Amino acid sequence: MAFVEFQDVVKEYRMGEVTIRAADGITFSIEKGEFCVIVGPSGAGKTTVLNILGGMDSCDGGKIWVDGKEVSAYSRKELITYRRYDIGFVFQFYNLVQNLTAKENVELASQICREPEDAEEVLRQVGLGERMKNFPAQLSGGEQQRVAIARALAKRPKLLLCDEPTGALDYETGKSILKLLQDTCRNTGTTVVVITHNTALTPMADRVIKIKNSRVRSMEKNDAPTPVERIEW
Ligand SMILES: Nc1ncnc2c1ncn2[C@@H]1O[C@H](COP(=O)(O)OP(=O)(O)OP(=O)(O)O)[C@@H](O)[C@H]1O
Repeated sequence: MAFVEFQDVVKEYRMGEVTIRAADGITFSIEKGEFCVIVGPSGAGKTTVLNILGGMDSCDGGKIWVDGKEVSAYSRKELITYRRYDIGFVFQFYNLVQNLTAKENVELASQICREPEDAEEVLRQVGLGERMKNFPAQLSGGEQQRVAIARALAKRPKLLLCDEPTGALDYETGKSILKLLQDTCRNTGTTVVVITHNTALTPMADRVIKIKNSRVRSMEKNDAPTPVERIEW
């Protein structure tokens, strides 16, 4: 069994009379330490898949396995523990606490987990050694995203899940964030999943899962991924 397994996962959203099938039998696997890109057009079901994988939402059918454990069988309480210890999230709009400094934002995550990385050390790793005392409003978008990545990494997560992490950033800044994620994957062995609508990013991934109309269109392994600095779009 792979590190991450989705087996025929179904998710439906009911709104009055209408039911939307946001995941219509999704099956894929991801190996430990891979950099995986999930790509697809808007509304394809990417966020739905990421939210289910991260234990933020439950599924209506199928099974999910992460590191040998069946996440789809977890109780509500077990899901909280799973999110707290096993998952790091990076969002499009950073989701930092505005009245805390960069360092305090990272420490906030460290406080809720078992063997956190040192906040200052992880901020240095993401290139923010000189900005630890700054508040989010004093940082650029790219720097705020680096704080968010540091906050996620401080937990030493089994899975780092990133939902359109460059969606709010300009081209060069977006590239530097993707490079940071790719380097983190290589240097720490963290399994990283990035969702994006940008198909140009697929050469940088070890594994590409294409989603369309709530289903997996293809899954490909890439034995020679391209460093993101060599990709243009
Ligand atoms: N909480 C919800 N309630 C109702 N419908 C939802 C909900 N979340 C998602 N959907 C619907 O499920 C489908 C898949 O949405 P999802 O957000 O997973 O797509 P996506 O691929 O991430 O799109 P985008 O790139 O635009 O974020 C869409 O039709 C969406 O409208």
